[in-house]
Amino acid sequence: MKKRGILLMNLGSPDSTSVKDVRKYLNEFLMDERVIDVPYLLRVLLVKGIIVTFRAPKSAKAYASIWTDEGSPLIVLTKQLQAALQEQVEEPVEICMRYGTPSPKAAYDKLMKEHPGLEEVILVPMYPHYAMSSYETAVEYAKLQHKEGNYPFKLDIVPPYYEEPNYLHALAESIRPYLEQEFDHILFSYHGVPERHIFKGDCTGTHCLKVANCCEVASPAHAQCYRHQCWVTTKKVTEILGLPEGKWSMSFQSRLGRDEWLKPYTAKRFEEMPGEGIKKLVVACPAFISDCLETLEEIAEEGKEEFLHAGGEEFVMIPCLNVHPEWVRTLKTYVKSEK
Ligand SMILES: C=CC1=C(C)c2cc3[nH]c(cc4nc(cc5[nH]c(cc1n2)c(C)c5CCC(=O)O)C(CCC(=O)O)=C4C)c(C)c3C=C
Ligand SMILES: [Fe+2]
Ligand SMILES: [Fe+2]
Repeated sequence: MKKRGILLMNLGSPDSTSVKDVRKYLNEFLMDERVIDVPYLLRVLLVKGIIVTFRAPKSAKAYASIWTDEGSPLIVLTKQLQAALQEQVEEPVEICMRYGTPSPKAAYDKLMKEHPGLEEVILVPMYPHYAMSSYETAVEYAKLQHKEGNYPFKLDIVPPYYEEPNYLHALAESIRPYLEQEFDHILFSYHGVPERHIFKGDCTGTHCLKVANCCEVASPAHAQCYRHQCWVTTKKVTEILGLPEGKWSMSFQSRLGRDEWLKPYTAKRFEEMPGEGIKKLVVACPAFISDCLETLEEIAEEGKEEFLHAGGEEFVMIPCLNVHPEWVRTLKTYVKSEK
């Protein structure tokens, strides 16, 4: 048996809710060329000159509304997942973040120091779906720091698991209890991306957002199509849960800037749904493994307010997989499959 370690990689959060720390975090995040994909000088101008200046105070306030005594929910929940998985496996489990701390390098160094002779590290990105701005940037960063550090162990990366049966089962089981009460509709709200990112990722150049019902028509583009992968997760989970057509739908949240992003926009749907007779709404956010600013503040606080203001009556938010026992069991299957 190879001497192996496990590394859970999430997005990262600011160090605190101070505007200074949020500014630092947003600068690192948005200067990532896979997130804001414009030429460097334009990106500097846009990010440092405009977006961060205006966004940092607003984001700091939003973070303050979800921050816990232990810190950012995303970091706290990733640490809890680390502890839960560590109880189940012999291999050492560490965590790292794409932005902020701990970096992949810090995690590699810790693993090396505490477990000399390590031969392989299994990297599990906390993103079920492939997107240039999430899975791809995290994996490329982890690979870069692995190469730069000349570490003696091999890096083994878990592929996007959006349609992997154990993941789908865990997701369905995390949702099921929330469907026992009476509800009109369940909305699957995914983090959005600019449509441009979808075009860029289309290896055929002719399929994504160009062919009618593109996500449902087989194409090699789907290996890197975030929209397709979100659609597959939703379709399969609704099948497992036995949800009939019309009882569920999909939308995309967290739009930033004026570009066209994937539609329909979640915020718009919250305003429209009560007028369509949807008064009791349940919301799941499967693009996120750990609850974070985008689920706890944007959806559970702001989204709820928007929906109720538009005439909705009940708004139920389903927690992310976080440390759900079926999710921990799923992770165990990913790291146990010897190659
Ligand atoms: C162009 C901007 C952004 C793209 C594209 C984007 C894609 C993307 N993001 C996630 C997951 C998360 N994003 C989070 C926060 C967040 N996202 C953006 C911008 C883009 N994301 C910003 C500016 C922020 C920071 C907060 C804010 O000011 O709104 C988070 C939460 C982090 C936390 O600390 O809680 C997550 C998680 C995915 C999965 C994704 C593409 C699919
Ligand atoms: Fe984001
Ligand atoms: Fe597509």
